[in-house]
Amino acid sequence: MSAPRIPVTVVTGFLGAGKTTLLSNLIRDSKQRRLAILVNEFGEVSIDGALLRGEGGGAEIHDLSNGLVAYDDDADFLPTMQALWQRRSVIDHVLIETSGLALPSAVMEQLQGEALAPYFVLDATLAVVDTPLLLDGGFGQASSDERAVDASVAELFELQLANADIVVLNKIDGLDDDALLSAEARVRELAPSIRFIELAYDAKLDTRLTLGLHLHEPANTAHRHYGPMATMPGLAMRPLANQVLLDGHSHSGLGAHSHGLATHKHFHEQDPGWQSFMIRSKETQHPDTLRDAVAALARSEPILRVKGFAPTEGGRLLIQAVRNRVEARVDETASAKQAQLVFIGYHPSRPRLVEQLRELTGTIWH
Ligand SMILES: Nc1nc2c(ncn2[C@@H]2O[C@H](COP(=O)(O)OP(=O)(O)OP(=O)(O)O)[C@@H](O)[C@H]2O)c(=O)[nH]1
Repeated sequence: MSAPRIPVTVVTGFLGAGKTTLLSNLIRDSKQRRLAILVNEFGEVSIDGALLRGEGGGAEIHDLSNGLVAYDDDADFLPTMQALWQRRSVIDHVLIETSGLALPSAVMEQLQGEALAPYFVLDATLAVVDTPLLLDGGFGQASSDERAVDASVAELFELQLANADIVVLNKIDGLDDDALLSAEARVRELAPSIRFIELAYDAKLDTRLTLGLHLHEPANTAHRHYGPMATMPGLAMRPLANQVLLDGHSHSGLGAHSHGLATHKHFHEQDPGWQSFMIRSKETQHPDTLRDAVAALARSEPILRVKGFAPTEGGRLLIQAVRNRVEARVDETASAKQAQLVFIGYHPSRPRLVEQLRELTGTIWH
């Protein structure tokens, strides 16, 4: 008998939605599963890979740079997957984090293609949502103005949701029940065909509702129970109109949709306004000063995401910004040789950012 295929979960979601944070928590919470995680970033340097490696634990992390996982010209994806298959005796589950500017459809299609289908099986595709941003109209609905960036973000967001089996509402700490219900309603409106909505309290996924769902398996696994639905976060709050989608069974064919070539294009290839670059400094940075500088840049420039590290007194400073919400955290157990910040934005000007960083921090950046 041939070896069983390895299940693969694809994790998608817009820039800064919390994909890496959810995966970090998953690594910590599922020690009994041997996980391999492929991280695909838009920029040339993997900040996320470094963060996930910092979790330690049993998971192995593979970086796929340049945000082009699973495209025809991608030299890394197939060999990485083939190498994982060679080591199948030590891997239970593969997770692929796609870049925040990618559509998951290319990876899903490759998994169903000749080279990988005999060895891997798509388990489910998760779309992670920044819930406060969804509720604030940050994805281009009614209250947004007409700027191109809003339209571009809204289009990508909707395409990511349309390809997902499960939508994970993240960053829900601080939201009340009414807000959560509004978010669920908004997601159902945008993506009527999704199967589950999961609430990630404290950026944690319930592994019983996330891994091993078999949503894309063929007919012989037609009727599979995968966990008491009473435990599904969010369900108790509101019975959903179409209970069949949420009754705890997976029915053959439901998820076996094929993903057409039309959905294959990388979003940032269709829309070259999206750019990512790294800005560096050799100087030690003060946490508050750098945090305020990044916040000021996010307000004045078309920047949607900043992440990276900097050397600081007594450790390594981690900077994470999603729009103008900026976090600066010092890790006293780590160090950094130089500051490296990845900026992702819509038609951003690198020279202007470098100049402003110099002014605002009083240090040299290049
Ligand atoms: N308050 C709050 N913040 C969160 C939560 N999850 C993630 N964050 C923060 O959101 C920021 C972005 O999180 P990431 O996990 O790096 O997001 P990502 O989707 O991997 O980002 P990209 O890979 O750049 O697209 C970080 O500052 C996180 O600390 C959450 O549940 N609550």
